Amino acid sequence: MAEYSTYGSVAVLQVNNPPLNTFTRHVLQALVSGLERAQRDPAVRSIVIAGKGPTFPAGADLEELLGTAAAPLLSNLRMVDKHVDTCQKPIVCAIHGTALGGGFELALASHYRLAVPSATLSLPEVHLGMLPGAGGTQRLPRVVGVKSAIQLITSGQDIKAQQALTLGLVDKIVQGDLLKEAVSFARSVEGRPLEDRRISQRTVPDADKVDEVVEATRKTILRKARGAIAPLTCVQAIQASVLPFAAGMAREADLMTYLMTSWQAAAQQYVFFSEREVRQWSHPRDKHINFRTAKPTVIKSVGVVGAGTMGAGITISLLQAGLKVVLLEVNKKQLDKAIAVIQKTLRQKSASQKMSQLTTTMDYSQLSDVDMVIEAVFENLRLKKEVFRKLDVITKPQAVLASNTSGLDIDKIAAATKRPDKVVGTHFFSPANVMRLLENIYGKKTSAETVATVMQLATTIGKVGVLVGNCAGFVGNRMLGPYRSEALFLLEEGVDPQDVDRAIEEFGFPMGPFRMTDLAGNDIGWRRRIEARLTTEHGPPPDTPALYRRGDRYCPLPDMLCLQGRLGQKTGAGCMMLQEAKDDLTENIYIRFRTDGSVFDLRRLLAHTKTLEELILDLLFADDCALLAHTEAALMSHHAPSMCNRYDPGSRTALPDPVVLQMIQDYRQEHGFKKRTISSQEIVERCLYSLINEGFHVLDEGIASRALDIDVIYLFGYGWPRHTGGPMYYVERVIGLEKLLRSLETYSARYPNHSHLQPSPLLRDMVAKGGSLAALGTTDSKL
Ligand SMILES: CCCCCCC[C@H](O)CC(=O)SCCNC(=O)CCNC(=O)[C@H](O)C(C)(C)COP(=O)([O-])OP(=O)([O-])OC[C@H]1O[C@@H](n2cnc3c(N)ncnc32)[C@H](O)[C@@H]1OP(=O)([O-])[O-]
Repeated sequence: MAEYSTYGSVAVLQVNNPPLNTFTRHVLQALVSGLERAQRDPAVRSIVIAGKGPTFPAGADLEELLGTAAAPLLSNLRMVDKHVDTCQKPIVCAIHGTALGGGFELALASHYRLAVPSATLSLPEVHLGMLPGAGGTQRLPRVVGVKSAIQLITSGQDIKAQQALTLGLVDKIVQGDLLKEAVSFARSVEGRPLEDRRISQRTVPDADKVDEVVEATRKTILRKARGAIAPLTCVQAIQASVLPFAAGMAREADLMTYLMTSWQAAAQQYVFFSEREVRQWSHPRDKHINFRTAKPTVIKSVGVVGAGTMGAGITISLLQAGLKVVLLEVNKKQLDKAIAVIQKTLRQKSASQKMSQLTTTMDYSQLSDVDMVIEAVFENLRLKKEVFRKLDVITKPQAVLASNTSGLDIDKIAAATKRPDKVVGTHFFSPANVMRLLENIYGKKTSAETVATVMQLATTIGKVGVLVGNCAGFVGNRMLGPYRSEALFLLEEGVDPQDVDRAIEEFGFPMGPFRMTDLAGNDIGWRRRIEARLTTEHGPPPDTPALYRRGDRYCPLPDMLCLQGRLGQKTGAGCMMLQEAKDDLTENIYIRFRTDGSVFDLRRLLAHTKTLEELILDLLFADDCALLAHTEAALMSHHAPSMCNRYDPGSRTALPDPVVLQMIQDYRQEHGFKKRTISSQEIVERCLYSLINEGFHVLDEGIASRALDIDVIYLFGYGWPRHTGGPMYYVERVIGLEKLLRSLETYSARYPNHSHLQPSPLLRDMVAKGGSLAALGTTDSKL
């Protein structure tokens, strides 16, 4: 647990609790015993604390901290802290790997800190809804000042060894053998006075400015926290660091107790474990096929078909993970742009050597030898089937063929091949090299081995892979459908787009539904609706009632926006208007290519491009192109679509556009909707409860096997606020299933033709029988 040895006058305590050397109560007890022994032994004049194996302690053991062993764990943690801080012999911490949370706090309580260059330190408790409660909020500001401490603790960010040295958090970077160096360092400081080495005895360098600093950062923290209580509570604790140390520690303990007993901490800890638990997948339809029984194929090389935004992002992810990639694109210009983007991104990440792993081609035969192909062409079933037909002929028979689709039928794509068992969906989220979620979709014939292969791929490339079944929109986009519909119905009844967005953003989402579609592109959903024959490129299908499709209520407002060319941020036109937007920006959008300075009118370009989607993707992707407002635009105003939201080039700040508000008002009048005042609570409930209700359908149909799979999809792919634990956790633990059912009953009685408000049979059943979502399909849950 903590191995004791001596090297002459130096006692070495090595924490040995593999794999992360986390602090359990027994480890801490062993540390206390070791420290007492070293203090008692007159031959020992200094002490080194280190981690055995791959890392310095990564903090308190969460299973103990969050379980029944919390009290003895905390009491032992305090005992270690006291022993270290008051020890009359110098204590040197030798840091390698990751010194996190309580591990880093132990190091801060010690007198000296040495680290290897690759070491990382951090106080990540805020991500678990807690604060660094073993003196972290009191000692860190005494070294780096209140301002930096607020930044480091409220972000929980990693501090690399070199940065730690600059900040004064470590005393020396050790290049050679850490333990050997630490022993000789300890020997060199024996007998020196320790008072100025005790961080607890120092004063905070910017103590006189604490209120000023807190005031200045509060607004930013509030904005970033989006309803999470931990960041602001961390600030309160840091504020107390200007008090005498004992008083500050007492304040830290009180605030830690407050956080630890909050529902948000429980939610964030659930997220931590769920992120890891999704790796322990099992097939929703056959539990015998799971992460233990199914063996993945080894993937060393991947072909990516399509070098648009998604294809380039996927390629970057694969290269960063050290895989060989063959990127295929039939359009030379597009391919060149992709190469430039990939090069630039990898260079920014100082990973230019990874470019040598990339082959680019316009020739399908180059894919003959890859282990797997990820197709990332336009979201068009016909096109995807054509690509798969080709891939089936060209690639080796054992190669896995994956489609990056956001909702098309995997079985139909698989049917275009003679190897449906090797066909699977891999739904990446944009930007694919940044977003952590990978929604993996199995088809009727996808083999266990293929499923295991894409789940393994997710881990290899640092994504959170979630296995789901095949249905329109899969899990994420399918659940988003009712949410968007309800947001639109709210517009009909009287709220404006910005009211809906504000209510959802106050709940904790980074973006409300309208700003989100503006960002993603209003035309994406429009194309999908056209393909599903819910609308056409010219307006509603003939002989169709304006507000109904196939018996369901339908709001045509987004189609109307698209018909008027209001496609979202990428065209500078969306659902809200920018503060900085000049009047003439409303008229036209111009594109200037940085390479030769040539300027094009976007709408003229559109006229010469096969599809709008192609052009948009092309432009979005273009490294050498900038959208800009042009005063001459006014000259061509007769071409210009009026915009729903307007976005200044380079800015994302949106303001309501009077043109759109007028359009909505006219629409209400035309269809006899009476405007009424709608509360934020109703907005949030109707949008989110309809989304969650769809989640129950998804579980009922076996599209997702566990509620936590849905939560992880929403947390990592859709910006669901982390401190609420995800949609299914939130509704079960915070709202209550019964309350959800009653609310849905009320709303569905009021809106009988909004089918997504009809409570799902599974929800009814669970409320009737007192069932629990956590128990559904979950066998290994740690919570
Ligand atoms: C008055 C009150 C006073 C309170 C005092 C509080 C003191 C202190 O401030 C509290 C803390 O230290 S809070 C703690 C602060 N520390 C943190 O928050 C550290 C959180 N951990 C991490 O950031 C990452 O896990 C690492 C970077 C450590 C490793 O990353 P990686 O190499 O990619 O590996 P991986 O896949 O991530 O994990 C592998 C396995 O380890 C498991 N596990 C992990 N940490 C655990 C823990 N602490 N414990 C137990 N288990 C932990 C993880 O679940 C997984 O299990 P599975 O069964 O295999 O699925």
